Amino acid sequence: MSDIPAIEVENLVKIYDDVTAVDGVSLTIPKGAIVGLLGGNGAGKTTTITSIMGLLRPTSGRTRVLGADMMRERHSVLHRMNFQSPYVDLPGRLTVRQNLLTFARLYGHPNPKARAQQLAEELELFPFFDRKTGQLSAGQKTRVALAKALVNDPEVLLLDEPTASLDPDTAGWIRDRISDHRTKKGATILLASHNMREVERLCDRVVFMRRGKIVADATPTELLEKYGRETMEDVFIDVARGEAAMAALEGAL
Ligand SMILES: Nc1ncnc2c1ncn2[C@@H]1O[C@H](COP(=O)(O)OP(=O)(O)OP(=O)(O)O)[C@@H](O)[C@H]1O
Repeated sequence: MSDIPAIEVENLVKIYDDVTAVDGVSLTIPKGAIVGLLGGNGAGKTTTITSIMGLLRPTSGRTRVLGADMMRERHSVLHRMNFQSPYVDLPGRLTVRQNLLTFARLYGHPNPKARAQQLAEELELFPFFDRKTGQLSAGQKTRVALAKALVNDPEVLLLDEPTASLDPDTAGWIRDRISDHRTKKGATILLASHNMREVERLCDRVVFMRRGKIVADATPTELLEKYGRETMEDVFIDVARGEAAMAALEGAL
């Protein structure tokens, strides 16, 4: 059973009215990998991640997590996975403590109170533990969202821009927590990011999306070599320029 991939995406297509957000994406992520999903605005990253979570019905294709089809059998694996997304707010009227207790109970933790305390300690949430989550700053909310994502010690963790709105020091510290989670748990992590340093630092593999398709899938070192660049930031710009060139070409046809 151990050779079942953590995440499988098979020919995923998602069409919204006149927008093809994801256009035939296939991806296999083995257990224990940290993979970065990159791409410019509107490339299809969030749609891909939301489909992997089973929260969005694809137009065609399928997604599997730990072998379970996320449209038909997601309930069999939800307790083994978790996610964080800036698009999904935690209940704002609950305090941080109440939110973590609620999610620990929802995930069936044997001792929700102890788990909430432990997460507050690990993610340094005590300065705002008894404040209403809706009243926190964007950066504080991001930390709470990550704590919620770790509440069930997930084997598969999906992160959509995990360090958005964090100051550089806190962002670095959060990256260490993500990396620790992989080391301790052997967890598989897929993260969408615009932060190239984050990707270089954390990811074993980088998947670039452009206009709903995967245009590159390699290790950071391989990508730097392929594009003849010294930083992932430059590689990203090369890929983005490819998009601009393609749009110009289509406009001219
Ligand atoms: N609910 C929706 N209805 C209609 N179009 C949508 C919807 N959600 C996303 N789209 C469109 O699908 C495309 C892909 O969006 P998506 O959010 O997946 O991109 P992204 O790569 O995550 O972008 P960003 O980096 O800006 O967050 C975009 O053109 C977007 O406008």
